[in-house]
Amino acid sequence: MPPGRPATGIGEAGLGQWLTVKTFEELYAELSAKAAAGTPGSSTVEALSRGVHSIGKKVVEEAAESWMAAEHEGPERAAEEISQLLYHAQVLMLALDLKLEDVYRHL
Ligand SMILES: N=c1c2ncn([C@@H]3O[C@H](COP(=O)(O)OP(=O)(O)OP(=O)(O)O)[C@@H](O)[C@H]3O)c2ncn1[C@@H]1O[C@H](COP(=O)(O)O)[C@@H](O)[C@H]1O
Repeated sequence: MPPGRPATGIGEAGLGQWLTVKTFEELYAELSAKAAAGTPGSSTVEALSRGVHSIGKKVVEEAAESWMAAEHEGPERAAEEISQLLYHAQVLMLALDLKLEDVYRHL
């Protein structure tokens, strides 16, 4: 078995293999580091350079795609779209210099 934690949730059995999963906090740490370093080739760095308006449009787009997938394409496709929604939400947070705690305290 390869290293890493086993995946959980939808589709795991169908994949027939172990996957490494990334938590929300781990993704935020990765994106923060790339944003701070201006890592070349990073889609996050590129998205940040386009600004809040552009990032906001991606959030809305992925929210709509999540909704459509949930209604018409099933849970696995919805999970994919929701993961993109979470990613773009984190990019928006970075654009505003919001930390995880700034959001969590409203939950
Ligand atoms: N999870 C994501 C992620 N989700 C979406 N995206 C970006 O968002 C784009 C998808 O938007 P598009 O509209 O082009 O995609 P789409 O054609 O609408 O796809 P669908 O929504 O229709 O499925 C991708 O090309 C990526 O640039 C992501 N980019 C990065 N990540 C994560 O962020 C980490 C850092 O990424 P980099 O900054 O690129 O190194 C990666 O390790 C990943 O874990």
